[in-house]
Amino acid sequence: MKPIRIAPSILASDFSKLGQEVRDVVAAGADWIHLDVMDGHFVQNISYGPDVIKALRPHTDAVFDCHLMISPTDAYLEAFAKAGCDYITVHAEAGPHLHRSLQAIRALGKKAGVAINPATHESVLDYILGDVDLVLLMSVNPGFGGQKYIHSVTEKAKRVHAMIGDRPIELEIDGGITPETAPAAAAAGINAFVAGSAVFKGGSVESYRANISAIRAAAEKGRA
Ligand SMILES: O=C(CO)[C@@H](O)[C@H](O)COP(=O)(O)O
Repeated sequence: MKPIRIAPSILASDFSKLGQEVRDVVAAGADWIHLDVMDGHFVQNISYGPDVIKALRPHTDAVFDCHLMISPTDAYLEAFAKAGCDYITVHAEAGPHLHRSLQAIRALGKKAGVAINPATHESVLDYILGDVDLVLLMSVNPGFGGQKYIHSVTEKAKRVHAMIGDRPIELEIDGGITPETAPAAAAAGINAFVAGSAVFKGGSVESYRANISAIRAAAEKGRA
């Protein structure tokens, strides 16, 4: 079984002290830092880009798990690789040439991820599972934090988990993850859990520690 990874999305952190937030959440037990990049075109929100990620890189050695909600993607991949991202995930829906984007990420020496929206069928993964290191299942429609978990994605997670089989691919879920929703996702085969509001609520390193522990314990319980 793959290790459980808790990946706080800094979209829900205090942007006025991003470096400190990253250090605090890692000190509180985060495995990865999830970086939500939004362009105001693929999604109806604008977050931050490679320069912000580059500025955060010296703050931690934790894995940078970058989720690009941008379209098109290819012209920007090198900038995110140079900024220090470890995983670079593109949306299957972002186009125009998913397979080419995934190959470009690996050619940059980075781990390649593919994300699919709640309404996208998992068959889009059929021809690219050999080209990815991570599959990200969106359990909300992308663009905003603080939305409710879409329960139909749990069944999709079971099917994608079976498709992945014993390949070394991380199966990640993103959106509405809390101690209440994590167990069913873990039981369905998810091993990486992105959480924004459920981690950053409370606003202190102590609360981040308690929040991360609660999500991890819930995921472990779901697996048992
Ligand atoms: O990618 C996204 C939203 O597009 C997510 O990463 C959310 O930012 C997660 O936030 P919560 O649902 O955990 O608050």
